[in-house]
Amino acid sequence: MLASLAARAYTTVTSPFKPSPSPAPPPPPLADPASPSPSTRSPPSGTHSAHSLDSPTTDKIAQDASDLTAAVDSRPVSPSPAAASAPAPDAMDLEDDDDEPSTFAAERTRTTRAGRADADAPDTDDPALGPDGKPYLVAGLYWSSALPPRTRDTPSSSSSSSAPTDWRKVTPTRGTALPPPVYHGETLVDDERAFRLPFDILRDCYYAPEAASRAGKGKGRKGRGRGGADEADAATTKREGKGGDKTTAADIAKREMSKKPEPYRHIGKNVYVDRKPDKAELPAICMCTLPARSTDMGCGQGCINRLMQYCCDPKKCPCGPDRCANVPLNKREGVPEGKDGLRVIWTGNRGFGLKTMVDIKEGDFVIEYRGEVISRDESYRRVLTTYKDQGSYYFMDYDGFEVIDAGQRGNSARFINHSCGPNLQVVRWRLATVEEYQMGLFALHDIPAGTELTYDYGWQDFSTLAAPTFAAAPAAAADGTEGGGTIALSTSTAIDPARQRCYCGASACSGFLGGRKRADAKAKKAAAAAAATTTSRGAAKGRASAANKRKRDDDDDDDDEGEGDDVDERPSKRPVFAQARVVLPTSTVLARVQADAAPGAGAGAGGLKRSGSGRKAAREALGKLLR
Ligand SMILES: C[S@@+](CC[C@H](N)C(=O)[O-])C[C@H]1O[C@@H](n2cnc3c(N)ncnc32)[C@H](O)[C@@H]1O
Repeated sequence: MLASLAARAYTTVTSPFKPSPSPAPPPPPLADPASPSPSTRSPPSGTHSAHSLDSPTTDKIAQDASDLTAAVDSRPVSPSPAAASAPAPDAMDLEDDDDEPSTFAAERTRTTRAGRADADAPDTDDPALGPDGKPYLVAGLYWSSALPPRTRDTPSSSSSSSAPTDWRKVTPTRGTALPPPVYHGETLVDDERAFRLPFDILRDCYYAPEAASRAGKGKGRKGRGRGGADEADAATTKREGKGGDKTTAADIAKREMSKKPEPYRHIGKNVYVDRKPDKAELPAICMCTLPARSTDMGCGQGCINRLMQYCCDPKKCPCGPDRCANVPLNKREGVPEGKDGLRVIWTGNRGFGLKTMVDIKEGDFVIEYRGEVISRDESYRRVLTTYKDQGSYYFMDYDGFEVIDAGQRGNSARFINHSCGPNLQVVRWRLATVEEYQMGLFALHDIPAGTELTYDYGWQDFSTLAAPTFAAAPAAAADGTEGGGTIALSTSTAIDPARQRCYCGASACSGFLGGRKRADAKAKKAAAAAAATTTSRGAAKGRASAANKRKRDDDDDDDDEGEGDDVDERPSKRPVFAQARVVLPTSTVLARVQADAAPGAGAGAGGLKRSGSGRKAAREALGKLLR
């Protein structure tokens, strides 16, 4: 039975090692990936394969290994005289393996023969069997790395709805037998097949050393970003240390100031790369009235759309296109880009940054973060290809499913660096005519001219981004008042797993990009306690807060290890992705919106209905959550 099962497992696999037709010489010995290495090998037991076959596991590799073991253990005795006179295949394998003790080889041969006694007679019609009736291994443990790349239509193994692929029924495009695991790793990084590793798991192995060596030669973009800055600093120090260099500090400062960022294309609004913007079914029409004075703008602080962070549709707004102040962010007056407004500067260890040359008031809109709206998969692809040698990335989360990439197209907002004590925050606005968003950077407090602008990237575990994080309800404020008003959305910038130092200089700096601040952990605990006592929320909120609590508990477990530290500088257990806090309307605002929206009026942000499907459905979940 084992033999036929093993044979069936390889019926559709083409073999680069097909035994030649009769007379059948003993086949070339094949590497047995399921067997331990010579140094660690222990006498095989016949129970392993039987157990594996009886207890199917979801782990594909383990399944492959057990199938291969089954195939090896169930090889029948060669009936041909030629084969009989030759050493048994297992014995040959073992003798080839340099220092294998001969007694062990004999023991293994005996065990194999014993296992064979239970096996069914070989099915000679089976194409996986050689002409001598023996089943042969056609590939090694990693044979699935030779599978054709997954297409859009191929169900992803990560999708819970799709049935798991039966890898044994898939024909490899190129023959392979046990490619060394290191290459297999590369395959996993480069291609989407059975499963996908987070992009940076093996990035160091394949890309970082290469990039670092090129950076050392001072080519390309390597003069910028983290690595580039450090390299530049180190080079400067060396020259100064030698004493023979006439370079003065002023020269260095001048050179630093004259650094120019790599060119990028400036855009006036987000660009949707692989899809069209989703049309909104109903426009969000506010109930504002035109101010009496013709010089005053309408849709100010009291505008219901503004409160909901919906932009008005200028064409339909009661205040009209010229006097509505709640227009889309790309039409809104922020701080102008350029040397008299928002100026790009070289910061040294943080690469380029953005400085304001004018005073900014608390709450002011400063600039929109613009770029290409791309899928998360496309962002991974870009990290591994287009941006693989870069020290800086320019991603900001869009809606939990897509990201804004300002790497090639964007505006000056792309130069804003992270700070653990920021002066800006990201606020997400929803557009009126299309069901899309715009990310605005608003002043957290008054910012004097000459200050570098920063926001908290809010680094977060990459692995948690599989699901839309806005399913999480806004946590209640630490003081127990309803609705903290902020919701954490996964945002921005993929990070080198080698852990980038944070050079923000803030007193609360976590030390590393992605390091957690002790103060934050305490605030989270307080928020968790407050959330647990809040019973007035709906079921959706309850579920979300339970999910939050689980996450907080996880965090707390981690935190306990470093109790007493001001800063948690331990490397993340998992790769990190950046996240910014996106402010959403508070529940007070929501209550007001609900009260204001006349039944059936269909006007006002609270009366909006959005169609559901895919991405939209998830957004609707957010809508429900906020209702
Ligand atoms: C959106 S870009 C900001 C602009 C970037 N500094 C540049 O030169 O183009 C994000 C990148 O800037 C760098 N960066 C931003 N904030 C930093 C900080 N506080 N410490 C160190 N590097 C930082 C990191 O390399 C990060 O990937």
